[in-house]
Amino acid sequence: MSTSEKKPTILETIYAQRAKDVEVAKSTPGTTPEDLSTLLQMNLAPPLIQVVPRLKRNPSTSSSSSSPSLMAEIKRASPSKGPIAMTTNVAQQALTYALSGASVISVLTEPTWFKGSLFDMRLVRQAIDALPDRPAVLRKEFILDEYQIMEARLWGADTVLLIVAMLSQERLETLYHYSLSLGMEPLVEVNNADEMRRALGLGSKMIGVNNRNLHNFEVDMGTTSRLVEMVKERDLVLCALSGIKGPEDVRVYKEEGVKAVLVGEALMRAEDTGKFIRELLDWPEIKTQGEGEKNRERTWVKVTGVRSESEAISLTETGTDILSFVFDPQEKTYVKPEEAAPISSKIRAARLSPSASAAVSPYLRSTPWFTAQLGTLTATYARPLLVGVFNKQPLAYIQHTVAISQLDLVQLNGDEPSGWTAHIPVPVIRQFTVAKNESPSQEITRPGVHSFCLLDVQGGREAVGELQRVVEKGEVPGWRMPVILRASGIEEEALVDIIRSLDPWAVDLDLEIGVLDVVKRVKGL
Ligand SMILES: O=P(O)(O)OC[C@@H](O)[C@@H](O)c1c[nH]c2ccccc12
Repeated sequence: MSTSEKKPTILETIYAQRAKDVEVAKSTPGTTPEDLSTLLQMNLAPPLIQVVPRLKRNPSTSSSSSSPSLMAEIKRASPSKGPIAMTTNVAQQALTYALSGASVISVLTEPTWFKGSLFDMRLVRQAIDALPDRPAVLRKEFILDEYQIMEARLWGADTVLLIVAMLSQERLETLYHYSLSLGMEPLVEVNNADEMRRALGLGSKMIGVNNRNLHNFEVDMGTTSRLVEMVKERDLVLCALSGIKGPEDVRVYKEEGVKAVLVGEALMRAEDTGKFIRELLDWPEIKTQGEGEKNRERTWVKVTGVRSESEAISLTETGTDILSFVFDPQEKTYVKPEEAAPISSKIRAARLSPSASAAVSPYLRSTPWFTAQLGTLTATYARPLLVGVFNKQPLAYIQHTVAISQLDLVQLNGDEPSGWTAHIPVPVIRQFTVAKNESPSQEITRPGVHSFCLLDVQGGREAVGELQRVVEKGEVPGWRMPVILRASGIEEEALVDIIRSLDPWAVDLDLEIGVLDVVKRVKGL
């Protein structure tokens, strides 16, 4: 930094404060540089995604006139504007950005002027972690020391910002390469042609032109436009940063070939964030499954307790979508893996076309966890799915059975540890039992662990209502969570009633006399 006699610029002031902050953190027991490097060596940092490929995908990239990608920023306050959105919940805001199609979520972690923190960034990461094709997380910070890059990686960033204007070329190069060594391609920020040359000299793959001069905070939207020529024909993503307020701004950049825009304040102030983003970038509407309500596919039927080939075939012909084998010796419909195997291969080979083919979301990439699990699963099959039901059997037995009986899914009915799902090679359905006057577990809606939930309602209609509330609470607005409702013991008319009011993805019936009629009735609804 320059040490002129003049009054320091805003950037110089922030730099000086951040340098002090870093020294404090470094000398705090538990967060010394040695501690952080030990944590990294232990591989305790969460998994990374590569920001550049992610930045090349957005909801319009499959169309012929693709629009820029979005780096959406979490920004509570700023030195030039003061408070911007002090009460916004950053996790919710991040999820909204992600579901609206953002490729990167930028989080300001500077506490004094921007009112941000590493905790904010961690929450952002947690909020979007289980999304298929989640956005990358950018630590928006005044980075002057490798220490801050270690912090970024440990707290869940996929990339960091490097501001050319506040770094000597030597420091810039060191920090750039250090970030690469941790697997993160940094966003290198420039504000004029000279800084652009320095960024290009690094071999940067992602350069942001800041329209705001960080020394005096003046915004000139032409800054990006003037530098576009310098990167033509180069294999890098050019992003326009700051001052972007509306579609007109983006349209100009799009025509000039700018591939991404970073927007903070305008997004934090938007009333309907999703709509604002769509209009800003001229993106197509992202369809949600809930919206297709009127012409939704029929309720799926799962039948549990299959023991013979003939049962399996007649169920399939009647339109059953999921066949379950029970591998719990305590149950009267228990089958051995060797007995299930030939039934399974018959069903697989027959490729009988089931009557239901699922509603597959056209926007799997942007959907939350459970909806996406459903889309992935139902896109794959043209025959009933084969499920193995377990209740407290050992993990090794489950794994063995999946292989022997060629299962598509595993259902866990006992209190097996949720960590087992990572060791079971097929998607897991987790059964939750809900009794009368009991509040259902919040775990039902936890994304990233089980792929589907089966709700066993033993408390009759009242418990169904209770359940409905929990599921709805866990749902992201606009998205429906696919639920399998265990409806055994519920008489047919009540079942039809429940299907109409709750509209579950599937119902689970026991294989007993008359089941074929119930299957027909449900499929005909
Ligand atoms: O809120 P705006 O005008 O959309 O700007 C966002 C972003 O560009 C800005 O936050 C920013 C760009 N470079 C920075 C460096 C440090 C802190 C903040 C920034």
